[in-house]
Amino acid sequence: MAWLPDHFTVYVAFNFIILASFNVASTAPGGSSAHVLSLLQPYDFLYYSGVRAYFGQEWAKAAEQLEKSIVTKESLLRVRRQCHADCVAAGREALYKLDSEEGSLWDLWALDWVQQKAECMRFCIGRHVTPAGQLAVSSDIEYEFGTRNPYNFLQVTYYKLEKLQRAASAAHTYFVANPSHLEMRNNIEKYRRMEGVTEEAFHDREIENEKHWVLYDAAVQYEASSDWVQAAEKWKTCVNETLRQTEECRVQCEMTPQRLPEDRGVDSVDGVFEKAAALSLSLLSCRQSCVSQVATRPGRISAQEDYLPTQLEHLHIAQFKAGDISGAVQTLRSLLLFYPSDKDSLDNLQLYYDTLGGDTESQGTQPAQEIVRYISRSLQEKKLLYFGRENFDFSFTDPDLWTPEDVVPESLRETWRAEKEKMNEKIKEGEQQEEVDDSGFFAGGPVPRKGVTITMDDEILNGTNRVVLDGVMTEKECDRILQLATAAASAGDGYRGRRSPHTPHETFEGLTVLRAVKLAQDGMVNQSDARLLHELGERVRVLLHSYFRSPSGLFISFTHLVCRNAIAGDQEGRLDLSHPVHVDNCLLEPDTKQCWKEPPAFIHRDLSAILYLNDNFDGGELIFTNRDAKTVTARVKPSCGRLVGFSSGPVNPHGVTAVTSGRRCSLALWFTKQKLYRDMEREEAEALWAADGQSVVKKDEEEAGGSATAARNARSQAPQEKSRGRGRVTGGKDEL
Ligand SMILES: O=C(O)CCC(=O)C(=O)O
Ligand SMILES: [Fe+3]
Repeated sequence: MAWLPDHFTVYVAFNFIILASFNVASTAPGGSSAHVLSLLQPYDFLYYSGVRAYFGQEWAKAAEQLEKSIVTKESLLRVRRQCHADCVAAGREALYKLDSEEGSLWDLWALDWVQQKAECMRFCIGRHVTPAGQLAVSSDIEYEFGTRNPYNFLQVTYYKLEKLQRAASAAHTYFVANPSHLEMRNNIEKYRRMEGVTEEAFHDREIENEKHWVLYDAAVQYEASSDWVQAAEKWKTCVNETLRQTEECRVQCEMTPQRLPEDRGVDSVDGVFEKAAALSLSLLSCRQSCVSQVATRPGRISAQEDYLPTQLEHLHIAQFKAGDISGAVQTLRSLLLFYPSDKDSLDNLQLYYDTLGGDTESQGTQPAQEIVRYISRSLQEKKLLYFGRENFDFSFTDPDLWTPEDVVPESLRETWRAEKEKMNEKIKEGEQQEEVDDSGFFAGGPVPRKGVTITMDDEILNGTNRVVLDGVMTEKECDRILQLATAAASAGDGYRGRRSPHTPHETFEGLTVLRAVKLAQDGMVNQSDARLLHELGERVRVLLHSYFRSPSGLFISFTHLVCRNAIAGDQEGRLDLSHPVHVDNCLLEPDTKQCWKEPPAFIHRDLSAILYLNDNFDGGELIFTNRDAKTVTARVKPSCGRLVGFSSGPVNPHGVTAVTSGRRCSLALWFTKQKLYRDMEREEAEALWAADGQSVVKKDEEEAGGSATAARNARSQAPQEKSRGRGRVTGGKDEL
């Protein structure tokens, strides 16, 4: 079988020097047909050389070296996978002998097997990778590649080289794994508007390694639209892809240089067997950690719990709803391998048994063989690892929730029980303290604008740091912004009514300040309306800064004019929300009542505000709930000029009830205490006006009495310099 790495075409497309072209496995490894043009260099070396060129502003060299580092890393993984596959057969003879009459020498045959494999791998890898390229890279480099930082450098590099399509592609690839990176978000917006950049540019270059997430999201989408046949199909492919990715990850454990734990290293007093045990435990632990690795979305820190069993659960329901009963029984049986005493699954199985006349045992309904193998292999690994943990002080964190109790040593179970109790107590305490907000805001300050009244405070809204103000806009102003939304929607260009990201029963339009300014420049909307949109952000900022007695400066971090439209004829029996309950700056987990402050949540948002524009629609109330995302604690009915403000943290889970007829428009605003996360687009809009010779301070603000001065002061504090990249070798990557 001839084998060429897929990236071969990439080399050609990017016109780079071909690093390696090889033909593995047309004979056994070591066979003479191997044709080596050149060996893979260490990719960390290439990366550093790219970064050096970047800082030296040698853009062509930077692009070449950075691309080479990415491709070389990918090639290295491929070589390892291929060598692993080629070496499976090596030592098989020794394995047979373990079972044979010469079995009394089993320990020597076992060693023979180890040696045969080692020799095969060493030879195979050595044919494709330089000795330096075989060394483990530092954890810094692992971090750089793990966070996709090479693409961060590449986007600026290609921009400087005026290769905009590639720059956009690098920006997009970086942003997928760094969704809270504001500068990159702004850059992407700019690329979208640049001539010569087509939609194809916004393709994730690392998608090959993330296919299971694409399938996962697609399956969820099909479920949401009740397309069960497609959903089942997608879940099935997702399960297979997850298994495949796990396999690939496990292979890397065998092929990467494993380090012995520090105290068991070269100089330890451990004998040969202890060292061998330590090494094999490292290998097993690495393989087990693949479960978490595969279950972690790009850009996220924590793995999704119970990733594979969750997929099986969804697949089971989708198959059932699609009428594929034997498929459903098979999946249910697979799921039961993870949780053999799960009551719901057992009840369902009984139900199938009853309705199928007892025929749940036939061939087609046995658990999938891959899952049977997956479970038994994993269980055996866990047994060995727990043994190592108990007897050799080997540290092992089990990535699974389904591990049966009897696999875990009793002593450990006791410690866990104690920890669980402590945790339960903490959760209980947490429930009582749920209302404590650590944002530093303290509701109850004055509202410095004529005509604005406090309609609902913490007490009426049943919570902490929440407020409803009325009279923030006049009817005329509401009409102008509504008109702006309508004009922008008909101007199209990405703001035409798309299906809402939250519900299939509504369409959704969004407009940012900068977009409005550009539309005004193109004569599509009124210049003065675009300016009003900009000014409203500042008006709200001043009001809430004062009412919440903010301990520090507040910066607008994002402004979004949003309209939600009920899709007529598609509202019957609707049970969903227009916007599901969420917390604005963390990922709410209603079951545990935890809120994870990590991307893709917008973790830098400190204060949220919604300024409503109309009330001529049905539904669309803003609701606040407890952390269970169910118990409603307060409701707010939108109307023109009504402003809701609340601290963005876990004290304020909220959502929007279904908009069942009409169009609901509002201006959503988020504020941050950190200058770094201020909205750069506003500054760009201001710069555009300045270039047009228009003043940014508007008469409207002056009418606002005290607030105008506050607004001006705030603006004079607003930073003008562009923020710089932070940390490690990321510094210096400018916004465009
Ligand atoms: O429109 C609303 O009332 C709330 C919207 C919201 O919570 C959000 O966009 O995060
Ligand atoms: Fe929200």
